[in-house]
Amino acid sequence: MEHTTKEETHPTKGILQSEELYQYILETSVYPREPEPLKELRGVTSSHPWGFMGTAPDAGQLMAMLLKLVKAKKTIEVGVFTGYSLLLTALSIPDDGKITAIDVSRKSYEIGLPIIKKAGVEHKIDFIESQALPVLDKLLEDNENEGSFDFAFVDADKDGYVSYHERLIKLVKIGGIIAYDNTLWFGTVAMPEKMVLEELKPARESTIELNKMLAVDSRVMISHASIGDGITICMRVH
Ligand SMILES: C[S@@+](CC[C@H](N)C(=O)[O-])C[C@H]1O[C@@H](n2cnc3c(N)ncnc32)[C@H](O)[C@@H]1O
Ligand SMILES: O=c1cc(-c2ccc(O)cc2)oc2c(O)c(O)ccc12
Repeated sequence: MEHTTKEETHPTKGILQSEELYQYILETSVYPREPEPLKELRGVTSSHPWGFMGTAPDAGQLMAMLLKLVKAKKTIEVGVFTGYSLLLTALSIPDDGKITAIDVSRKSYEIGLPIIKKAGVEHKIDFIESQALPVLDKLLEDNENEGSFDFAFVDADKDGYVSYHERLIKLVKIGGIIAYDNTLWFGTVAMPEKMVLEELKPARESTIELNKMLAVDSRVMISHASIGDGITICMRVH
């Protein structure tokens, strides 16, 4: 029998660690209510070599609820990939809503784009193929953009999150939401460093720094939810 040490065991997807419980949530409460276009997009993403990067459908369900609660109309997404969270956002905002969606790679976005078009929501999306930081800085050059966004979702390079936060806190309105994905990073944020797979260590460090910063940022109210791979929901209060 092949022996693996704890260090070699890759954490399960979803922080619950019990695969059965995670599957129960998905099969009982998430999949039956998941819109068909999202099911289709999740399906095409699953055959992508990096398909595991797609936003977890349980996290997506929470995001859709938040978008409705704040009546989001103008949003930002950093980290599109094949478009699961982008499509769920587009399905959750009104017909005249707008999403500024940023990713360094249009190639993966083009995998989900036919499904987004078929769902009739492409007109809501302004996709920008770029590093996120210069786009956020450019948005801030226009004073009209300050405090004008209702919602932002960040699911990209984990070492960029702190820098994105310093821009997004100015772009999002008082009462608006900034949600950060993967803020438990496969549970590694709570593991001793020596127990963590080498390839997970850099993002673990960045995520620990992000979590420390958000915990003391008085400009936001936060909820660190153990849904998916951890999602931290920030509401701007100052
Ligand atoms: C985890 S995936 C996003 C998943 C997506 N939210 C979904 O629902 O499937 C991360 C994405 O961030 C993008 N990315 C990485 N670094 C970036 C950067 N500096 N600026 C913009 N996008 C970046 C990658 O190209 C990748 O598509
Ligand atoms: O395994 C990953 C990797 C990423 C990732 C790595 C490097 C980047 O520049 C961006 C993203 O993101 C992930 C993710 O968001 C997720 O939900 C699961 C796994 C990964």
